[in-house]
Amino acid sequence: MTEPLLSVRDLQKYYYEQDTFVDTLLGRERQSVKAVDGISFDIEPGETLGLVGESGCGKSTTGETLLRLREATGGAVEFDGENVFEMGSAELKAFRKEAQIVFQDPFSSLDPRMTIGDIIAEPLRIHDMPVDPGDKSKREWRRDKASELLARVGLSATQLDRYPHEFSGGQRQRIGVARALALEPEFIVLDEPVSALDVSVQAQVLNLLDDLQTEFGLTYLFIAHDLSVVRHICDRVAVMYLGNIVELGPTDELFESPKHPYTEALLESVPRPSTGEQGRRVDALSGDVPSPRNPPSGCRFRTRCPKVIPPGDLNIDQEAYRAVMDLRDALVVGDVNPDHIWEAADPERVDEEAFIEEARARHVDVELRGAVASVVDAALGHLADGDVEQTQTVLRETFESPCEIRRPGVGDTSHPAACHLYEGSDEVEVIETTADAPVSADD
Ligand SMILES: Nc1ncnc2c1ncn2[C@@H]1O[C@H](COP(=O)(O)OP(=O)(O)OP(=O)(O)O)[C@@H](O)[C@H]1O
Repeated sequence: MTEPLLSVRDLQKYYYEQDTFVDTLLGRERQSVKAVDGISFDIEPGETLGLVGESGCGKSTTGETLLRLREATGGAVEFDGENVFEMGSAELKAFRKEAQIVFQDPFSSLDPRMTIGDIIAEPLRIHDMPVDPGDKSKREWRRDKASELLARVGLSATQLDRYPHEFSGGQRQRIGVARALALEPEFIVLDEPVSALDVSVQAQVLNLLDDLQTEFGLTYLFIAHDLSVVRHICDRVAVMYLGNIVELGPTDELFESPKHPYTEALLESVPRPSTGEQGRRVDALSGDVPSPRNPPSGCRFRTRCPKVIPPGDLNIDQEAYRAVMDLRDALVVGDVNPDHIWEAADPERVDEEAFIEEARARHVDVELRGAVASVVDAALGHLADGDVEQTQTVLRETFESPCEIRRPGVGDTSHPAACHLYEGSDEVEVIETTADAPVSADD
């Protein structure tokens, strides 16, 4: 097996909020945003690894942190066998030549006051390249290189003295790619390079990236929120959810036999042109992504997972279990207000049965039966007394899921999935955590 070009181990990036001197004076507690929380992957030379997930799951932070454009909170990144986070300034400068980034927004990533020629040549100027310009001046050499690159990305060398606003989105993205190629890098982070472009233009830019990869032997980390975009360009795909990688596998395998319920839901969300659903996002994923400020304990996807695992001794169907779990989550985040329920059920606050009925109508949207209904009603009885904590305790005693107690991590097989459904296989490494506590001790 070849050595990976890039090796990421347990990478963490937390942003800190309420962290200023004034916050300290006002006694505000520093809050961490766990944007990337312990992810690992390798990228082989010449490979394209896709990194996909919904907005805010930490994709850009991953790309920028591994390039050391942001300081990591923890973990390690090796590039060509060198530890990126321990590089001194000379090594870092050399690394910055080898590893480039193309940003999503071709409208804001190019300086509007610079000509295209200067934009493409800028990295060469910063690195004082070339060492030997031959019989040209360095400036002439760089200008020639810029026109060569412009032609290579499909634009005309005669456009060198124009400004970014004179180009379309697709053309600007080509200019961004030419700029990234100027230093002849080995590795490029492509951060949603086609998301801002029309579908027809997307295909052209993707083809260009594919051709350039073959021609220059490039290695890519391709970031996208849309699975359909990565299918044709990536060799392998890593799926990210709330700062964690939940599944990683060869592209075809991941598309044809997804393992993680989140990957399955993402795939169901991809619009299908053949069924006339083009342009429409099918909402297979219910609920919002929880905040990375206080991510759920255990598996981070459990608050939205359609396959969340009930305790072994509980006989309950998934729909009812999801409804009870949603009620429990709503209690945790303070979305259940007993006063409002009393006002609607019985302002005199006497009829507990009416309270329970109203609470169920508001917060449990399926019909519960038998023992399950009895436990939920008993818990809601405590809510009627205003005792939210006891309500939560009663529900937890019966309904606590293995998914909320322990966090599954990805193993290191060729197609691992971080899900308790695969527990017992070597695809899952279980990380012990405490229920109801933040997933990891960060601060
Ligand atoms: N400078 C910052 N300070 C605080 N929180 C931040 C900062 N930058 C990003 N975040 C938060 O970190 C999380 C991850 O953001 P990131 O931009 O990496 O996600 P993403 O998957 O790339 O999303 P998108 O596709 O929308 O760019 C989000 O919750 C975001 O709000």
